[in-house]
Amino acid sequence: MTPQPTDPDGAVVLDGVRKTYGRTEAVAGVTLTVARGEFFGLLGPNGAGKTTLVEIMEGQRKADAGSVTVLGHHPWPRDTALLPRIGVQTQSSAFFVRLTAREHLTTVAALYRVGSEAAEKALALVGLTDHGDVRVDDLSGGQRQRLAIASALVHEPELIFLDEPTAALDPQARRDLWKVLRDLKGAGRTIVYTTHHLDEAEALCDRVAILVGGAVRALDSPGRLIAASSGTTRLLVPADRLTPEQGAALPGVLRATADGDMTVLETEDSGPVLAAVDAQGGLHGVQTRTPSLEDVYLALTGEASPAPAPAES
Ligand SMILES: Nc1ncnc2c1ncn2[C@@H]1O[C@H](COP(=O)(O)OP(=O)(O)OP(=O)(O)O)[C@@H](O)[C@H]1O
Repeated sequence: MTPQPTDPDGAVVLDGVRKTYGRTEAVAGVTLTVARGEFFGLLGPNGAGKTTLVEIMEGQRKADAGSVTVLGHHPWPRDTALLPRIGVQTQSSAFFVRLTAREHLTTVAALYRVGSEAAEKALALVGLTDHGDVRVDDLSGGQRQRLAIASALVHEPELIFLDEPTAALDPQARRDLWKVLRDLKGAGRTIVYTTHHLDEAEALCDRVAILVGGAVRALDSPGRLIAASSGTTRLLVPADRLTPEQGAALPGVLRATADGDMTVLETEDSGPVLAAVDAQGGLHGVQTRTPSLEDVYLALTGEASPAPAPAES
């Protein structure tokens, strides 16, 4: 795809960034800009280069080639002026495990030279106030995940890197975190978000970059990516009312298949197909599935999105 023009005022500006490990080209010439205040998603299958790219942005890794600017600074070699302005949550966040959640956050706050009230605020933000006196060791996986996010936010950074922050959360905790993330965006923070949950990227991100083999395969808002895709609408009709053979014969149906006790009709123009289904046996129990970011992702990556980690709270 055509590289996006770089905006020197962006929160993150990458131009021709490359990184190779031995013979593996993990990042193969990435040019993109994350605007200030933007909620930016990084998507892609396992091994696509997301983590490497984020590590380069965070200043944990040196790019082999290209230029990297974060909040107007070059993150490599480590720039101590930049560190208090960014927040990093990773999949394997380090904790002071013998401390309570509150003590842990107060310690992290002190490292950033902010007061304990900041720790209390971060605890509340991720819904852990009631668990503040529980030792980190005794928190559930989901609670530790939230503590990792609080640790990344405690010093109120301008730019926040979140790596699959909802991976171990149950559906309610996940939705609660969406609200926290939307509030952060509302407060003007920039968020770089890596996720395998495509529904989440669709709901939260202003724009997403889909990485495949270390290169940006698509970059736009979820809505525009979906609109530009050749995605078809799927109509699910109870099979006892319409067989795949009958469905395939309806005008406007591109493909008709069986899926359990439903017949799935694919179409680019659902109106006439719905009318025909209605005429055959009514619309009761008929479901419509419009194209989603997941369909765009699957078409671009040619594979199923990895199954999210099992939820625990
Ligand atoms: N430290 C390393 N040494 C050697 N190879 C590495 C290293 N880190 C990553 N790689 C390789 O680089 C490629 C990109 O890996 P990376 O972890 O950046 O991808 P990813 O998109 O984050 O994957 P995942 O979704 O599984 O986290 C992969 O082929 C991976 O095996």
